[in-house]
Amino acid sequence: MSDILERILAVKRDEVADGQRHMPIERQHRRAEEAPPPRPFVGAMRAKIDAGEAAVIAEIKKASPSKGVIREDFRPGEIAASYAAGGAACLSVLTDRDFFQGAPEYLREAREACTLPVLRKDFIVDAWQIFEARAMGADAILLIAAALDMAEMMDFEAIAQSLGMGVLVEVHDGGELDRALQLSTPLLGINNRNLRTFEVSLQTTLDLLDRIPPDRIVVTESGILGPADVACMRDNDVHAFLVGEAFMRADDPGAALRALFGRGE
Ligand SMILES: O=P(O)(O)OC[C@@H](O)[C@@H](O)c1c[nH]c2ccccc12
Repeated sequence: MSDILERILAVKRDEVADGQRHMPIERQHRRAEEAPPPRPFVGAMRAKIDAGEAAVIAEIKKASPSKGVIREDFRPGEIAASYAAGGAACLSVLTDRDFFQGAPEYLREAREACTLPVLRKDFIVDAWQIFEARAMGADAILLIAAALDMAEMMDFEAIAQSLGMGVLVEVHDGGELDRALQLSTPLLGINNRNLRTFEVSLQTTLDLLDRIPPDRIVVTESGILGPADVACMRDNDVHAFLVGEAFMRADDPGAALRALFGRGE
């Protein structure tokens, strides 16, 4: 039968069709242009790396299909403020309702509670969602290569950039990487979790590293749980991270971030 990603994408296509009936794309586009100006997502990542620090995209995620509910006490504004105090470069907020118990409201709350740039973490399958993302305040979007063909990737990147948003393109294997490298965005995510099976291996990042030109910022995503994982990535010259679960399980997510990446006080 179909894998998890395919199931998510099928539901997502229905959701978008439904959304478009309530909000035609022209209107969504107008709302996007009236939103508060985007915060520089790529710039925030570069600034950390240039300062010799880890660039951490700290994720706000209540639940996931593989783990169920990860955090009961879920207050996105407080978590965002905690992450900002803990030294995050940027935030990522899950907005998918059906599989991750996320919501657009969570992104708005998180963004209002701090000054960090915010990525809308969702499954983009249609241009309409990119306008929707900007309209809800998102400063960057995720493009999942496993969910898109080359023409869609190019089209969606161009739309995001025309709205002033950053793009994190996510890959899991060599074929996806070949396509991702045709985009202009410097942010290249390697997801250690296979979205079709939800198996996690940090080896995924290590295996693809050699093929990535030095002008890209490699963001290792998923399964970063402890100091040994961070040290392994740093030894391999990976300095950008997307981390959710390890922080979401901590009482104080920002303190957990500082403990994992900080170098003392
Ligand atoms: O909670 P983790 O293992 O630290 O992973 C965070 C993030 O990488 C993960 O949530 C993620 C990466 N790519 C995605 C695409 C869709 C949904 C979720 C994701």
